[in-house]
Amino acid sequence: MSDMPAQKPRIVVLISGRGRNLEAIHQAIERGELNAKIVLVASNKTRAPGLGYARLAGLPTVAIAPRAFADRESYDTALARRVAAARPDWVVLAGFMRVLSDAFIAPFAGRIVNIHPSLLPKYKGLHTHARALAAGDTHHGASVHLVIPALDEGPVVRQGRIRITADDTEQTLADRVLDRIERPLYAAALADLFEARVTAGDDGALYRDGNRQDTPPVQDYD
Ligand SMILES: Nc1nc2c(c(=O)[nH]1)N[C@@H](CN(C=O)c1ccc(C(=O)N[C@@H](CCC(=O)O)C(=O)O)cc1)CN2
Ligand SMILES: NCC(=O)N[C@@H]1O[C@H](COP(=O)([O-])[O-])[C@@H](O)[C@H]1O
Repeated sequence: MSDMPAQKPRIVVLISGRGRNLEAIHQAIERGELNAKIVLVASNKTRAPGLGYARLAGLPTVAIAPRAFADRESYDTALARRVAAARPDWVVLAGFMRVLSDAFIAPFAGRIVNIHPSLLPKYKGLHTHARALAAGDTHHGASVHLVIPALDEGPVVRQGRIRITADDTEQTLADRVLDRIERPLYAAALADLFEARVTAGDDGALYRDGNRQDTPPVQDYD
C-alpha cells in the first residue's frame, strides 16, 4: 500500500470578470473543503479584476486577448494549448464569458465544468436574472454542469434555488444568487466530480454513486 498522499486534482480556472467564483473555489481549497490545486488562472480579458485576486493569492495567471486572433477557432486553439501546458485534470469556468468552440472543448472533453446563473434548462445564455424577473418566476438559481459544444446544454451536476422577492432588481437577484448559491454550490459540485461521486457515462448521462442521475439534486438556499 503506497503511503504517498493522493495527488490533488490539478485545475485551471477560466475567468472574464471579477472572479468571485474563483475566489470562492480558492477559499474552499484553503479551508480544506475542496481537495484541488489551482495550477493556472486564465482570462480572455487582460484587465479582468479576478486576475488581480489570483496574483495576490500567488496563483499563476495568463491573459490571452481574442483581438490578436483572426477567429474564434484560432483563439480557442491557442487558449487550449496554453491551458494544456498546465496539465489540468479539470478546466473550471468561473464567469468565463465566451462560447467555446470544439477547438477548445475536444482536448478536455468531459473535464470542463461551468456554473450558470439559472435553473437549467431555463434561461440558457446571457441575462438570466433579467429574464427570470421578466417572466415573473417565483424562484431562480444556479446550475453546475459539464460543458459540451451546445451552449449550457451539458448534464447538470447540482442546482441551487432561492425565492425571488417582490422588490428584487436584476442586480439584487444576481448578487443574492452569487453570494447565497454559487459560492457554496460550486465547491460542492466540484467535490462531487473530483472525488468521483458523480461520473459521466458513455451515454452522456451523469451517474451519482453509480446510479443514473436523470434530474440533479436541487438545494434551497433561502
Ligand atoms: N460551447 C460552450 N461554451 C460555453 C459554455 C457551454 O456550455 N458550451 N458555457 C458558457 C458560460 N456561459 C453561460 O453560463 C456563457 C458565456 C458566454 C456567452 C456568450 O454569448 N458570449 C458571447 C460574448 C459575450 C460577451 O463578451 O459579453 C460570445 O462568446 O460571443 C453565453 C453563455 C461558457 N462557454
Ligand atoms: N454565462 C456565464 C455567467 O453568466 N456566469 C456568471 O457570471 C458571474 C461572474 O461573476 P465573477 O466574474 O465575479 O466570477 C457569476 O454570477 C456567474 O454565474
